[in-house]
Amino acid sequence: MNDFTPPPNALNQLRAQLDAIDDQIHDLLMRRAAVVESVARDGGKVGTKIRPGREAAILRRLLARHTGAWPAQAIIRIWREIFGAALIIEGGQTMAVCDGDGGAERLALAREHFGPLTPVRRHHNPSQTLADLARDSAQIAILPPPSEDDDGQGGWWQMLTAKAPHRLFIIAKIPFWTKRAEGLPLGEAFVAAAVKPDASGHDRSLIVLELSADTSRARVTVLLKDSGFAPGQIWVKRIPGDSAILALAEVEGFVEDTDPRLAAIAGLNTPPVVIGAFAVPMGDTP
Ligand SMILES: O=C(O)C(=O)C[C@]1(C(=O)O)C=C[C@@H](O)C=C1
Repeated sequence: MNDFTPPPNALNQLRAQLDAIDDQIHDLLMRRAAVVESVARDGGKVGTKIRPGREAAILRRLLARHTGAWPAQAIIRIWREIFGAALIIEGGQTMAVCDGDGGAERLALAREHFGPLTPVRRHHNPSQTLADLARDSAQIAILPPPSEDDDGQGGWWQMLTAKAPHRLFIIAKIPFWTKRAEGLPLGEAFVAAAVKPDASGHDRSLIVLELSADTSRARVTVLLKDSGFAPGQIWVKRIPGDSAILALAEVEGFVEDTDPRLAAIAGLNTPPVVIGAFAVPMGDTP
């Protein structure tokens, strides 16, 4: 005796439809892979291949046309895997994760975003993590949010103002999908690389300013507004033994080195340095 009951006819027919759709999805993935091979061969990219702005623009475009029962978050999951596979085709990338304070959560965020197929190198502090980019042992570095503490891990932003021997940039902020289902890693992280960020159409930029020591945070905001920027969060650090402060400002939009508003910022000791930009995560306000 066996208790196997053949599935009812309706179920068989529905499964046949799913098999046919799966074949079509698979055919399209294979076609997509062939185009990514052409991007790798003829796309003219050198060095670090990831383009987080382009990824964000693709995800926003797909979610804007999305309808039906398939959860939006699952669209993000599928395309995260698609981008991960594309980057494998383009030569592969390794991520260096700064796993000091809050490191477990940061590693989980990085795995969620870049996928379990991306190899990981772990480091205790931001300078070791960024050193991996300079020697190309990793192509992306996952850093904690910026901070003003001297002993914390969030002071890395000062290291990104160096122009030589390798200019490093912030190119992304994760998670890109900020609505967190229960059990998903919390917190946020910034992604650095030895490649300039690419604009996604809805971005924020990070600018480092050096000002005299008596400049207040409120004054930094005013100086930025007066030169045409829309500033958000601002982090301030005193430079030890110096009569100056460094301020990291988040501003709306994608700011390039040639942006005329940079030259219009009054009261600076040295020219401002744009240390990167990132696609505004989905679910952030507004
Ligand atoms: O457009 C590119 O530059 C690609 O490499 C293609 C692609 C994609 O699969 O769409 C893959 C990786 C990049 O991070 C962005 C986009």
